[in-house]
Amino acid sequence: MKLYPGAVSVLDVQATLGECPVWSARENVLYFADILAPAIHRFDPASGAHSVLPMPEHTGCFGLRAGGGFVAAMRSGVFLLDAAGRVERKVGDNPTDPAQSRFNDGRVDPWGRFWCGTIWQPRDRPAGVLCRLDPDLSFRVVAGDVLVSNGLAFAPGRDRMYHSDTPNHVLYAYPLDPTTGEPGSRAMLKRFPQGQGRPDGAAVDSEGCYWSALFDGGRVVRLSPAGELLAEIPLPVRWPTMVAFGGPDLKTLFITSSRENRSEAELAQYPQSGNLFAVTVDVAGRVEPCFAG
Ligand SMILES: O=C(O)[C@H](O)[C@@H](O)[C@H](O)[C@H](O)CS(=O)(=O)O
Repeated sequence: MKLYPGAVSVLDVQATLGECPVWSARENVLYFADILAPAIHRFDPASGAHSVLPMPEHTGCFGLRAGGGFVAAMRSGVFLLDAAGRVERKVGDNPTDPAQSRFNDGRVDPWGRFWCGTIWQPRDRPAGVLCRLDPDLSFRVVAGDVLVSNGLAFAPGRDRMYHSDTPNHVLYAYPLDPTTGEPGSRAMLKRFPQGQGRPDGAAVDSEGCYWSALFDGGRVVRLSPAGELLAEIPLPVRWPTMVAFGGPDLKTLFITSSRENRSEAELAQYPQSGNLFAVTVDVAGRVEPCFAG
């Protein structure tokens, strides 16, 4: 098992719930959300420039649009935003009760479609769902039966979709039709042991391996397509939330983190909670697709 050097803080942003890092190859900058601020941040690692786009609702995840701007999954639904983060229009409603759920993790797939999943906040039943917005702006529920929809990522061969349910400590894999991108039935790929962190946001690298932020585990792990542990990246915080490959060679792994619901004692022990971290790795990621709608 390979141990990478520890990731270091590159932006002392202290986000409440940093999430959804997305590298813009077009602009050579990283966008990421602070779900609860709510806001989308823009960070240029080359210059250190940092700006914030306020959002109208809790913003779980977003994708970049091919023509510029964002598609963003918030609490009440999914919205198209312009490049300044201003709402252009709503294109889908949260299919579960927005008073008890919000959108959480998501991303654009190789077919240019935007997937976004919900977190069922009462946590009394697996009422979280996974939805998909197609370029024609049709919006549907594709899967469900999770508490916290997380860890969405797609294999380079366009033949597999990964999806995790964080509080249940499980990572699923769905077979995909490589032509249409339609998913088959999910199968359990990995159950993470209790007390060692649970699978939050993720990304798949150019070799097809799955990098998972282990929430409450203080590290990121690299898994083979079969779910075997290949490498680890230690972190100076316990609550990483998601990873993204970026930089000119896509070998910088950016990692967002959370300080949500942490006690004063926990924040004193992990004062960099909520910051953006980065580490150089020896395998390239892949360019994040843009939403085609
Ligand atoms: O960061 C996220 O994806 C969620 O919004 C977080 O709240 C986190 O994943 C979640 O809190 C993990 S768990 O439900 O506590 O297991």
